Amino acid sequence: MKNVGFIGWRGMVGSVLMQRMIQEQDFNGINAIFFSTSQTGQDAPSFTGKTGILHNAYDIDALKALDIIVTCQGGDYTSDIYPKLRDAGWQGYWIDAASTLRMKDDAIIILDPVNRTNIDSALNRGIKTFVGGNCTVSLMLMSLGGLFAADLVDWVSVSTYQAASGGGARHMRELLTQMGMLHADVAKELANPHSSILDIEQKVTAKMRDGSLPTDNFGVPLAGSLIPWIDKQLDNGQSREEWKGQAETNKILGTSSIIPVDGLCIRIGALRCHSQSFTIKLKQDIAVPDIEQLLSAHNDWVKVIPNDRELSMKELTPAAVTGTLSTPVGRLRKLNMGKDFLSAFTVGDQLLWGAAEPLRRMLKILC
Ligand SMILES: NC(=O)C1=CN([C@@H]2O[C@H](COP(=O)(O)OP(=O)(O)OC[C@H]3O[C@@H](n4cnc5c(N)ncnc54)[C@H](OP(=O)(O)O)[C@@H]3O)[C@@H](O)[C@H]2O)C=CC1
Ligand SMILES: N[C@@H](CC(=O)OP(=O)(O)O)C(=O)O
Repeated sequence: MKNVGFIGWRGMVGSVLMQRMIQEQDFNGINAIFFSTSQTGQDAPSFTGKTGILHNAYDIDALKALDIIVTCQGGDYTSDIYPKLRDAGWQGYWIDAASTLRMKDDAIIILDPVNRTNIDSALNRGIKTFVGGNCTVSLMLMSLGGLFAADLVDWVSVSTYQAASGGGARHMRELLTQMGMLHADVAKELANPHSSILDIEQKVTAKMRDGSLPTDNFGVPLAGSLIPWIDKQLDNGQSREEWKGQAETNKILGTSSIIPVDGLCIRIGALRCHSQSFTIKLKQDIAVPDIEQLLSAHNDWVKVIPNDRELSMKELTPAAVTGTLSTPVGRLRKLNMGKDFLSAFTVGDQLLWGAAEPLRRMLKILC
């Protein structure tokens, strides 16, 4: 049995990974060893059925004894520990949720339903570093993978609708607190069906602007609003999240010539599902039923939702998809711009296929 070290297992992404590994009974096939950056010596989690203590996540000698390290601890930890471990001669497999190593030449971005061939060939070449992709990129490729696999995509323009969870647990709490405070401010008026809705709206807007909502994490109110910027500002005017769209998509697909992917990334008040609205320039005019066929045949998790009002409202929303591995795609229709312009709308759980699931499956490939 391989010795597998887990770092970041009790964080938000790590907890989702643990839940999935328990569901799939993945712990049966490995010797799991748990680490912490802050709780060394305390009891390790009991869900593996074994007892033990938490080891020090900064102890290079302890880490060097592992065959595989799975980390959801974040980029600072990776930047600190990964070079030290490799410099110390560690030859094990590093599986990571953080973006730090994604674009390195000797690292593969893992999304096996889309790039299993690339993963296998990397393993054969002796590559030992495997990194989960950016959530919007992974979720796009899970939903639209059939079009890319058929080499039908000329370029992609996207607007995202990204959930609070992408920022982390504290962001989710802040959003919900903001929502609660806005509601509390007008609860009395809302209970009275005869009250003026414009008075209610004015009170809510005033509350949003008076500086009393907690904004330590998002920087501005998100409840009742949106934020048209995610991640750092780059010199070319893109956000870093927008930059990842093209860079990571092409790396995952291993394209020989770059498929342009660009658009705007927007934070909205959803909890843990990212949605994306696409304009796709196809390389040829292909009928929508054929497109639907290609998309649904691509993997076991994509589900084509017919371009129907009721079905879109019921099945193509964060409310419907959260907590599931389903990556539905719908609103498929040809746009007025021409027969090779396709619209699409996708939804996916940002913590499952967007973060934890590709790591879990990579570990299964190795063990
Ligand atoms: N959030 C996301 O959507 C995505 C995140 N990622 C990557 O994963 C990394 C981790 O993200 P995320 O899981 O959101 O981070 P969290 O903040 O939830 O967890 C990170 C670490 O914080 C420590 N921690 C301190 N207090 C607590 C507490 N009360 N409960 C749980 N953990 C606590 C834990 O480390 P310890 O036990 O050592 O104290 C934990 O592993 C990110 O930095 C990013 O690189 C990747 C894709 C998506
Ligand atoms: N940036 C994403 C979440 C994330 O962690 O992305 P990355 O793994 O590329 O840093 C979001 O905020 O929704």
